[in-house]
Amino acid sequence: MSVTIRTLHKRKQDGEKFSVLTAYDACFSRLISDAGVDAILVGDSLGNVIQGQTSTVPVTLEQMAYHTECVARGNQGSLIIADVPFMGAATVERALETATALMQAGANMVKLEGSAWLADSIEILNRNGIPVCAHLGLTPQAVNALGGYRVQGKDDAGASELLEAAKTLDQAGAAMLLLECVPRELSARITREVSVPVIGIGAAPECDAQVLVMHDMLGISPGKPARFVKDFMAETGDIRAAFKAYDLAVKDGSFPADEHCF
Ligand SMILES: Nc1nc(=O)c2c([nH]1)NC[C@@H]1CN(c3ccc(C(=O)N[C@@H](CCC(=O)O)C(=O)O)cc3)CN21
Ligand SMILES: CC(C)C(=O)C(=O)O
Ligand SMILES: [Mg+2]
Repeated sequence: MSVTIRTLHKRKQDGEKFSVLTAYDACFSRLISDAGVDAILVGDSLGNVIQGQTSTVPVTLEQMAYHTECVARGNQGSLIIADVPFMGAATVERALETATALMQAGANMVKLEGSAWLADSIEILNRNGIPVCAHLGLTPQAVNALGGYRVQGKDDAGASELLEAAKTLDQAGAAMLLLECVPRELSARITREVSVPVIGIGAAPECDAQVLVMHDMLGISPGKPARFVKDFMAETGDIRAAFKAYDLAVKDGSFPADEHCF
C-alpha cells in the first residue's frame, strides 16, 4: 500500500506521527521505504552529501530531476517529495516549469523554500495537480542572505511573522509545511494552529513528522553535526536497523529529545 497525501493528512487528524528521511539513489530509497519510513525527501542537501559542496546553492534542476528518477525506481511505496532547487520558484512561471520536471521525474510532491510570498505559486501548482510542501524558518538556499545557518523566529517579531506565514500558506493550499531550526514552543504552536501536517527538523517533537538527512542519522557526514542530528547507526550498528530505529523513535515521540531542539 502506497503512502499518499491523504494518508498523511489522516495521520495528523488521528494524532499519529510519521517519518521522513532523505535519499538520493535507488538503493537507499529501497532500504528506507522497506524500513517503513513514510516519505522520502530528495533533498537539495545532495549538494552537501553527494557533491561535497558547502551549500545547496550550486544544485541544479537537472541534478534534482536525475536523483528524483533514481529514488523513484527504488521506492517501495513511500511518498516522494522533491526539493525545488535554488531560484526554482523565483517567479510563478519558473515554479511551474521546475515542478513539472520534478513531477515527471517521479515526485509526488514538491517542496519550496520561502515564506508567505509562496502563496501565489502554491495556488497555481495546486490548480495543476501538484501538491506543495512549504519550507519555512531556516531556508538553507538563503544562507547568503541569512548570514549563516541560524535558528529563525527567536524574537517576538520574527516569531509572529513565521506564525502568520504558516497560517497564510495553510490557507493558500499548501499540502504540508516544513519547519527548520525554529524554537520548540513556536514550532509546537504552529503545528497546533495549521490544518496540514508539519514536518520538523530542529523544530519540536510536537510536530506531526520529523525529517533528517540520511547521511547525518547514519553518522557519516563530515564535520560537527547540527544540534538536531541524532546518530541512529551508533546504537544499532546496521543501516537497515538504523532506519527502523529512526522510524520507531519518530512514531513513538522519543525523537527529537530536548537536546535536539532549540
Ligand atoms: N548534511 C546535511 N544536513 C542538513 O541537515 C542540511 C544539509 N546537509 N544541507 C542543507 C541544509 C543546511 N542545514 C543546516 C546546516 C547547519 C545548521 C546549523 O549548524 N545550525 C546550528 C544552529 C545555530 C543557532 O543556534 O542559531 C546548530 O547548532 O545546529 C543547521 C541546518 C540543514 N541542511
Ligand atoms: C534538510 C531538509 C529539510 C532539506 O531540505 C534537504 O535535505 O535538502
Ligand atoms: Mg532542501
